[in-house]
Amino acid sequence: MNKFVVNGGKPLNGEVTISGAKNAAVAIIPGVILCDEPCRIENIPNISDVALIGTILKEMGAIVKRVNKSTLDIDPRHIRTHEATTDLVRGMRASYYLLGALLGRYGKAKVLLPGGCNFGVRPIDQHLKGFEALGCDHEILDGAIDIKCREGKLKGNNIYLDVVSVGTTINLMLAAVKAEGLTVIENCAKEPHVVDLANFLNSMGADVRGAGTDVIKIRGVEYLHGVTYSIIPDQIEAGTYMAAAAATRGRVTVKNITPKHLDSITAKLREIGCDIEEFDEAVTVDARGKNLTRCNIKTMPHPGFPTDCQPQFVAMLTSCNGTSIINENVWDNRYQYISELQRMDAKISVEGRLAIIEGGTPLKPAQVKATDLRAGAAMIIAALTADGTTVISNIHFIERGYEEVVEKFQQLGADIKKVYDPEGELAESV
Ligand SMILES: CC(=O)N[C@H]1[C@@H](OP(=O)(O)OP(=O)(O)OC[C@H]2O[C@@H](n3ccc(=O)[nH]c3=O)[C@H](O)[C@@H]2O)O[C@H](CO)[C@@H](O)[C@@H]1O
Ligand SMILES: C=C(OP(=O)(O)O)C(=O)O
Repeated sequence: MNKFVVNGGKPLNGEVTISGAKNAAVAIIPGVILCDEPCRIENIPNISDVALIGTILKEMGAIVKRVNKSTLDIDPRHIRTHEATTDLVRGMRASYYLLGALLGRYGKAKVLLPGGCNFGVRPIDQHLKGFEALGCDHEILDGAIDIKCREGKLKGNNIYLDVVSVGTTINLMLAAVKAEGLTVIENCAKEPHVVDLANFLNSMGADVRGAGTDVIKIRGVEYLHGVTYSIIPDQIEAGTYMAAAAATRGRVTVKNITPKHLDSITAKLREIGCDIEEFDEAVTVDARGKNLTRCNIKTMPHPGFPTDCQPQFVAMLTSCNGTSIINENVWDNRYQYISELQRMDAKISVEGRLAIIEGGTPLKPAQVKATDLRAGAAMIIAALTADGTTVISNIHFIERGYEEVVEKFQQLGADIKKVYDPEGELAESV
C-alpha cells in the first residue's frame, strides 16, 4: 500500500500550476457519448477518476486515445450499448452521468449505482425525478438503475429541483440536450463545472441557456458535431494549495486559475489575515509572518463556500488563533476525517453539522489516514504544519482528484514523498 511521508514545519514558497477541474472532466467525458463525431478534450487532469471514466467508455466501445498528459481524443461512434454494468462504475460518483448521457443517446440506460466519497447517504432521487419528468420510467435491479423512455425519445418538460444538486443539474442537461422540445430546470446548481459542461455542449451545437443562473433552458437538437474543448481549471485544487500556503505561513502563487471561481475562498483567507493578490489567471496568497486569526465558514452551493474545500480549511484553521466554527451545510456526514486530525492533537469537536476548532496550538506528527479525497488533502495540509514526520495512508483517495500532488507540493518546497509499504498492505486489508 502506498503512503505519503511528510516532514512538516516549513513554509511553502513558490508557484504551482493548477490542473483541469476533476468535477468538470468527469461530466464532460461522458458528455462525449452524446456527440455524433469524435471530440478532443484538453486540460484533462491526470487523476484516477478520469482514468476510470475513460476505461468505462472504452469498455462500452468508445475509442479513447491519450494524445498527451492532458489531452484525450474520444470517438464515441463505436459505442453499441446503453449499459454500463462493469464494477468500475462503482469506483466513482460521477459514473451516474452515464445515465443522462446514455438516455440522451439511446432513450434507455442501465448503469450500476455509483460510488464516490462516503458522506453518509448520497441520494439520487432528484436525478430520477428529473428523468421521469422527461418521460422515463426506472427500476433498480441487481444494484443497477434500469431506465427507459416511455415513448422511445425523451420529451422536454419543466423540472423544479427540491434541492440544489450539482449532479442532478448536470445529468438533466445531458439527458435533455437531444430531447424533443424545451426543458426548463429550475433551482439549478451554479458551480463552474455546470457552466463548463453547458459551454462544452453548446460548442458541439447544443442549445443550453442560463447555466450559472438558477434556471437553465435546454432546447433539444438532433445532431452534435465534434469539437476540441478545453476544461476549466480546478477551483478545489486551487483552494487546497491556497489553504496550504496559509497553514504553513508561506507565500504561494497559484497559476492557471479563474480568480472569480475562487471568490469565496479568497474572501475567507483575507478575513483571517492573509494578503491576497489577484491576477488575470493567478492568485498569490502571502501569509509570511502573519498572525492569522479565526473565522466562521458555512458551506453552500456556488457561489457560497465549497464543501469540497471544507476539510482543507479545517486543517488550516487549527493553526489560526481563536475559535473557528464550521457549518457543513451540504453533506450530513463530512467530518469523518476529524478523528484523524485529533490523532495529531487537533482541538476540534463536532456537534451535528458544526465543527468547533480551538485553533492556535501546533499539530503533532502522527500516523493518519485519508478517509476520503478532500479529507486526504486536509491530512497533507495538517502534516505540512506539524514539526516532524507524519505518515498518511489510504492515499488512493487523494489520487482520485489531485494530479501529481507530491510533485506539486515538492515544487513548493515541501518535504513529502510517496513510499510503498508492504506491511501497510496487510494492515489495511484486515
Ligand atoms: C462528481 C462531483 O461533481 N461531485 C461533487 C458533487 O456531488 P453530487 O453531485 O453528488 O452532489 P449534489 O450537489 O447532488 O448534492 C448536494 C446535496 O443535495 C442532496 N441531494 C442530491 C441529489 C439528489 O438526488 N438528492 C439529494 O437530496 C445531497 O444529499 C446533498 O446534500 O457536488 C457536491 C456538492 O458541491 C460535491 O461535494 C462533489 O464533489
Ligand atoms: C466529493 C468529491 O467527489 P465525488 O463526488 O466524486 O465523490 C470531491 O471532489 O470532493
